[in-house]
Amino acid sequence: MAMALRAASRVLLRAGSRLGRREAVDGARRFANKRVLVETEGAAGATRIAVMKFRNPPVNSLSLDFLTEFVISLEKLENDKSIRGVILTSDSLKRGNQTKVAATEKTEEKRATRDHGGRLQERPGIFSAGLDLLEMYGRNPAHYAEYWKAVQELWLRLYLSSLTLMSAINGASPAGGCLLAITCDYRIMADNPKYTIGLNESLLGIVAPFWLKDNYVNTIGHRAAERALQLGTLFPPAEALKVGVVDEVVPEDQVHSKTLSVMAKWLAIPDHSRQLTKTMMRKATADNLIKQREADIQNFASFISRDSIQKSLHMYLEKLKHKKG
Ligand SMILES: CC/C=C\C/C=C\CCC/C=C/CC(=O)SCCNC(=O)CCNC(=O)[C@H](O)C(C)(C)COP(=O)(O)OP(=O)(O)OC[C@H]1O[C@@H](n2cnc3c(N)ncnc32)[C@H](O)[C@@H]1OP(=O)(O)O
Repeated sequence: MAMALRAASRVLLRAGSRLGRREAVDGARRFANKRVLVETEGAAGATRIAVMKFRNPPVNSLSLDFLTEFVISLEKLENDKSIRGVILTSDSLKRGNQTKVAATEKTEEKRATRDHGGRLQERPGIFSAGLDLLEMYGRNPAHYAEYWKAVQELWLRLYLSSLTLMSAINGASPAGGCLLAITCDYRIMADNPKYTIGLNESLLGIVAPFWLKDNYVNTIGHRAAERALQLGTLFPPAEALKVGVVDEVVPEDQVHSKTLSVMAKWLAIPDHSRQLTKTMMRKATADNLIKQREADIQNFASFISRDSIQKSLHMYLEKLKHKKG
């Protein structure tokens, strides 16, 4: 009987919610949009933690669709009173039997790495490749404005989230990938020298927006941010720890367990005092964008539409396409 009830409840849950699939798996719960998988841990009625896993192949770039799904998922978690902590991480795993399809093939599907069954795969070892360059290249100003609004929205939601946010950085984390991480309250990075993190916009011939710069300054201090932003420094884990972009570096196979144990310590603090403190520390930075959001959108749309900027992006995309290894 109990088995039948459990089976029936699985069927009902799998029937789907308005926003995406929802499943019950061994006491844990999960819901998924196409590009973000959310798994919650902890017993019903008790404090629970959610793990948001990015799965936007091939490199978890922040496309408009991904940003939209991310915000929807985060909002759902904010509205769930049993959830107090959220871990951001990549679903990208080392998988065998992958074939990278020809670089000359242009569509999103074709750009992705696929397994031998033709299914899309994440490239391994990538937390997020940052903003989707194809959303900022060769489009029209209205698209740039829509895209930038979505980027701002995600940053504001994360930066001001009342939840305890942690990032478990299990791969490369350039630019917008670093943005996701530095909005969090705590960052733990895998100790793999192939993974780097930082704001490398200047290398692409573009400029980080003032609010991202402010977030960086608040994280690593003015002088370090000034230097790292101009040079577009991507820090390997040991250096990222030294400069303060991340709070801890641990062996790759311990990133998840370590993040869970740090989360437990943070959740021992009363929510109201921690949240008020967080707001006190962050509100002025966020307000600075809120009061000039529209101007920032217009600035972005006109900056990114410039021929010289489009040319820089084109060259960078070509460089990525033709790079070796
Ligand atoms: C006045 C001022 C007003 C406003 C401010 C103005 C402008 C501000 C805009 C500033 C904000 C920018 C923030 C950003 O996030 S910009 C994006 C920066 N990202 C990067 O530089 C990362 C680039 N990618 C990489 O370094 C590597 O791809 C990576 C290390 C992530 C993975 O390497 P790997 O070898 O595993 O894969 P690749 O073969 O390189 O990539 C696979 C395919 O994916 C494509 N790709 C990679 N990154 C992106 C991306 N960010 N967007 C879209 N597509 C991406 C790559 O080209 C490959 O494609 P194919 O060759 O297979 O076609």
